Amino acid sequence: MGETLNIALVGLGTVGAGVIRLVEENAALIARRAGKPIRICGITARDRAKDRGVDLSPYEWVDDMGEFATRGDIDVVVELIGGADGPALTLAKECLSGGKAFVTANKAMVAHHGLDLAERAEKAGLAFKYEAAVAGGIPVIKGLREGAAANRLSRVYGILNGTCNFILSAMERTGQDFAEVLAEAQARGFAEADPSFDIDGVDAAHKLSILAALAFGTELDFDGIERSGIRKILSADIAQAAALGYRIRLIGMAELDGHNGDAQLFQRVHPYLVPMHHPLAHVEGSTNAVVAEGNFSGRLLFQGAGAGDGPTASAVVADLIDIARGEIGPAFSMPVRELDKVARAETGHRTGKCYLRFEVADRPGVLAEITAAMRDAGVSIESLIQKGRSPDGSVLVAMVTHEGPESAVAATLSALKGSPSLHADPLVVHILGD
Ligand SMILES: NC(=O)C1=CN([C@@H]2O[C@H](COP(=O)(O)OP(=O)(O)OC[C@H]3O[C@@H](n4cnc5c(N)ncnc54)[C@H](O)[C@@H]3O)[C@@H](O)[C@H]2O)C=CC1
Ligand SMILES: N[C@@H](CC=O)C(=O)O
Ligand code: NA
Repeated sequence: MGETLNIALVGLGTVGAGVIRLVEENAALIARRAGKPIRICGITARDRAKDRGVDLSPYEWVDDMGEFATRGDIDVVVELIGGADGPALTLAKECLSGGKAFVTANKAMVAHHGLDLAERAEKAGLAFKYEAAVAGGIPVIKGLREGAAANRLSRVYGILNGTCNFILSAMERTGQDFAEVLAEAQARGFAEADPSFDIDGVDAAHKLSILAALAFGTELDFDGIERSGIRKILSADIAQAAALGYRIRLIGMAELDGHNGDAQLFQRVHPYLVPMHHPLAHVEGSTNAVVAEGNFSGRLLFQGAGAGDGPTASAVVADLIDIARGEIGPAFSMPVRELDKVARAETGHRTGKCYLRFEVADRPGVLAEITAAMRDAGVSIESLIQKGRSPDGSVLVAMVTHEGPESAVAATLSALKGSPSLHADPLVVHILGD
């Protein structure tokens, strides 16, 4: 590495254009903090002619991104195209074998191939960094890998998807259903290229798998995540939750139960009812927040902008500054060979409170049928609201259960399955404990 940190930018969309603006606008400050200027030596994207609101004329355009992996004048390749596999992964592998440090915002790729890429980087003595991949501008990767490194962390959870949080907050404010507010989230540049990744909880699951690996020193296990998104949440659920003292948020939750040989990893991305007194209930719009519980640090809360050009660019350039300073470090909390491989927790043994919502026929005896199924399974009701209708005119019955085994709620639902009184599958939303 010479007098400047020479970078190549691959992908010039929301984040790529943000990185160019940031590197240009804060050039002097970055050079002082990094110990050398950051110089953009090459750029590429799909469409050269597209207007991105930034002047690309000072930068050399190449048509073949693979060229950056071998060019002698490049120190770091920054990948901002996305996608777990395909060109992003090919580029990452080529760069790490071609002697280039690699920076990415691509959580899908890190969740699926992060260990392989980290191992390649370790063998080559190169940096592989991905601060922008989780919770955008919030320095949570650094916070867990470095700031909380001395702790045994037992739980990490939070609001990890800006698009869903934006949608849920807008539904809360306006009473609109989710499809109506999705377009606005897309227009603001938060949503993934395929927005079902956001809405169905896939993006949050990518991020959760990365956080869990960092927090617990375990191997990534994306496939072990129990996942559901926000498609089934009606604005009536949000209103009923509010009447019961809660807000609905899409939460990624990971816990490591037990230690050493018998440890089990629990990972879930679901909508949760969050009690109003909990800080996550007040996280609005595209803001993200991550809570980590350490045995010496206590509860840590990281909060800030989780998506968008400026915040995400801020995280990308922070990684570049680290590299300019010579910080290579392991990509996870320790070298890949040291990470624990742990069993998946069996969710049947978990306990908690939950919100249940049924769309039912408007006729006598329906409520009795539901409560009888709950009684038989041993689920007891803390509160119940029968108010509001679904878009097709069914009556909505919502209830909050007392603390109890999740398996009892599952037994209730299977007893009711196929009942002609129910017009749709019931909605189950877990309630976030303290
Ligand atoms: N937009 C956001 O708020 C955040 C995005 N990210 C991640 O950052 C990455 C980029 O996201 P955005 O900038 O939002 O995407 P975008 O869709 O706005 O931009 C993608 C860019 O990559 C280029 N590209 C795609 N495929 C290509 C290919 N095969 N060859 C050459 N260029 C190609 C496109 O031309 C475009 O310039 C993704 O991995 C995304 O998940 C991470 C955090 C926040
Ligand atoms: N689509 C993502 C972008 C940032 O990671 C989100 O909405 O959070
Ligand atoms: Na981050």
